[in-house]
Order: sequence, then structure tokens, then C-alpha cells
Amino acid sequence: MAVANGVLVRASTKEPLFSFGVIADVQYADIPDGRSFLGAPRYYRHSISVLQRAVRRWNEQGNIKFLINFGDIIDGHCPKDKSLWAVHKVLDEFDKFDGPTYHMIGNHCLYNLPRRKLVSLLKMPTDSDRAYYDFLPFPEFRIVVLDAYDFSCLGWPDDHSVTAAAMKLLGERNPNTDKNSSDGLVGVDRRFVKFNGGVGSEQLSWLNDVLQDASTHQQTVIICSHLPMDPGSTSPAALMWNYDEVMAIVHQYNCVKACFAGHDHKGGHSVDSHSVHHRILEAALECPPGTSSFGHVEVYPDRLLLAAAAPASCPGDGLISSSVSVVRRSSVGSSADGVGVEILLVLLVKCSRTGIVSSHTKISLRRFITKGPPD
Ligand SMILES: Nc1ccn([C@@H]2O[C@H](COP(=O)(O)OP(=O)(O)OC[C@H](O)CO)[C@@H](O)[C@H]2O)c(=O)n1
Repeated sequence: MAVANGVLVRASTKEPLFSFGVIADVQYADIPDGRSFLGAPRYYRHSISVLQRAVRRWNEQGNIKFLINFGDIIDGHCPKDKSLWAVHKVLDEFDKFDGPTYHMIGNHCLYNLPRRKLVSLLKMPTDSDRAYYDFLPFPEFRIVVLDAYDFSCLGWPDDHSVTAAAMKLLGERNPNTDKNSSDGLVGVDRRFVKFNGGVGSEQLSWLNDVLQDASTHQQTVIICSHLPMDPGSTSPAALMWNYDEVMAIVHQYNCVKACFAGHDHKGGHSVDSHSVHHRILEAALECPPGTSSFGHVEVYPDRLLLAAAAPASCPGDGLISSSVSVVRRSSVGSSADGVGVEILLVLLVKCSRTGIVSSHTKISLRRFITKGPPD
């Protein structure tokens, strides 16, 4: 044990069972830099460089089994006659990874293309138009990918019953004329905006069946969703509409150890009342040129570790490598089935010789952004 930056550091001794790469909110568009509605800088062209750097790093690492892309593959500002081209351009980068990528739908995907088209373009492993699925990357480990816009005003035809029902809900819960505005809404009610959505009743029932089956087979489950599902992990305006219904199902079982999401670009982390970890991944779109936001999750029999890739330019000198876990006291410890979860809140990559400890990495111990080598 050692202490670095006030955080306990513990050397990990065993190899992970498997690892997978994670990236969120690439939101690529071939347009000049801009800002979010609330003024955060957005680097629409640079975001694809973040992905390129990530894929290079994952391939170099050699032990990343698959990738999970947390949605918003392209941005709503992408000129609509270039939407298809832009999706293909980003998919071409994911295709350079030596393994499969699992995608999910985000609101910005649906500003560009209808959901049916996205399910096919993103090659979702479903035998229907569904955008939710699960898979077993390793015996006793199951990944569940939710469709957080199954019940939403986005992506369904205007005259579809889901569109009408979702508009009705927003009408009841959000008095603003502009349903993207959460002005006047308080606390978690701020989630009732048009750029969010929810999990529909069929999907809820499917999720219940999946978790029941996972419990029967003593599998550990990781849930992935574009939208965050715990108020402690995110701004309320980014929460899934019916996060409470989804989590009520999750909490009936003991198999779900972590939920990962995107959408809230600043990132976040919480541990909920049932010791499930919620980690919101920082957006690739909001990385200033030369910086990155991506990582990989190492899965061990008794824990998960979210790690940032180390800059290739500084192997070994003063860095806290991915073989070291930085553990805050958020570790779940052993649960009844002997499986605990440790979430790496930050892997602060220090590179004293090359001076790569940037102001970026110092801003927040919760970010897993690392400053990489120049493009
Ligand atoms: N008060 C607001 C906020 C947003 N909009 C418009 O809604 C669309 C989506 O917003 P955007 O910030 O681009 O959504 P992201 O998915 O990138 O990020 C999610 C948030 O960070 C969650 O908190 C867009 O057209 C905005 O202009 C709005 O009109 N009014």
C-alpha cells in the first residue's frame, strides 16, 4: 500500500479475466468548434482524434476484448445531408479496433437518423429493431446494454404512439414551452426534458428476465446505458426519465455490480443505496485538442477497475500504471456471492520527466482524462 495524491494506492497482482475499452459521446461533426447550450466548449472535429488515439492505444495494449461506445456517435449539429457519411466515418475508426464494438443509441444519434436505421448501421446484436441487448463476454459475466430512448420523443415517427405518449408525459411534467428547457423544475424533476428518455415497459420486463436469469446462473452483471441512472452520479437534468423504475428492478437482485453511462459530459461517480457503482464517462467531444477521454475496464473475479491508458510517450517513468489500482473507500467489499467491486475513480497518469501532468488531470480527481502525445 502507498498513498498518492491523498488516495490509497494498491498494487494489483493478478491478470484480469478480461478487459474492455470504453468511450462516450464522441459526437463527431465536420464543423468548427462550438459550445453547448450552456456554454461548454465542444470540439466537433477533434473528437474523432480522441477516438483514433483510443483505438491505437487499445490495439497496442493487446488484451482488450471488445469496446463499448456509450452513444452520441455524431452530433445534432452535423448537417443532415452528411449524417450517414459522418456515422460511417466514425464507424470506420471503430472498425480499426481488433475486436467487436458494442454501440448504444444516444439523443444526438436520433437527431440525425431514425432508430431503425441506427440499429442496423450500428450492427446491434438483436434479431429485431430493438436497441437493447445483452451478451456474455466471459463465463459468469453478463453485459446489459439498455436503450435509454426506447420511450422518448426522439427517433420514432411523429405519428407513432410512443411519440404521443412521451410528449404527453413531458406536457405533464415540464411546463416550459421549450421542452428541452428544465427552467423552473426542481431537483430530479429537471430530468423531464426532451433530450432525455426512458426504458419502455417491454424493455423493463426483458431486463427483469435477464437479471433473474443472471442470478440463477450466478453471473455478475454490468449495465451500460447512454443515460445515467443514479442522481448521485449526475446532474439531475441528465437523468433517465424512469431511472427509479429501472433501479427498482436492479435492486431486486444482487447480480448488478456497476452501471456505466455517458450523456453528462463532465462525468461522475456514485455508489447507490444497494452498493451499485454508477460511473458516468467524460465526453470525448469536450476534450480540448491534445487531450483524451477514454479508458478500459479490467474485470477480475472480485472487482472491476476503470483505468486510463498511460501516454505512450512516457512508459514507466513515474506513472501510476494500469497495474496499480487507486482505491477510494468506495470499494463494495465482498458481497454475499463473494463478488465485490472496486471502481477506479481516477488513474492519475504522472509523467514527471516529460511534464505531462497537465492542468487537466489536476482539475478533478474524478476525471480519467489523460493528456496524450500530439496527434
Ligand atoms: N436548456 C437547454 C439544453 C439543451 N437544449 C438543446 O437540447 C439539445 C440537446 O442538448 P445538448 O447539450 O447538445 O445535449 P447532450 O446530449 O450533448 O448533453 C446532455 C446534457 O449535457 C445533459 O445535461 C440541443 O439541441 C440543445 O441546444 C436546449 O434547447 N435547452
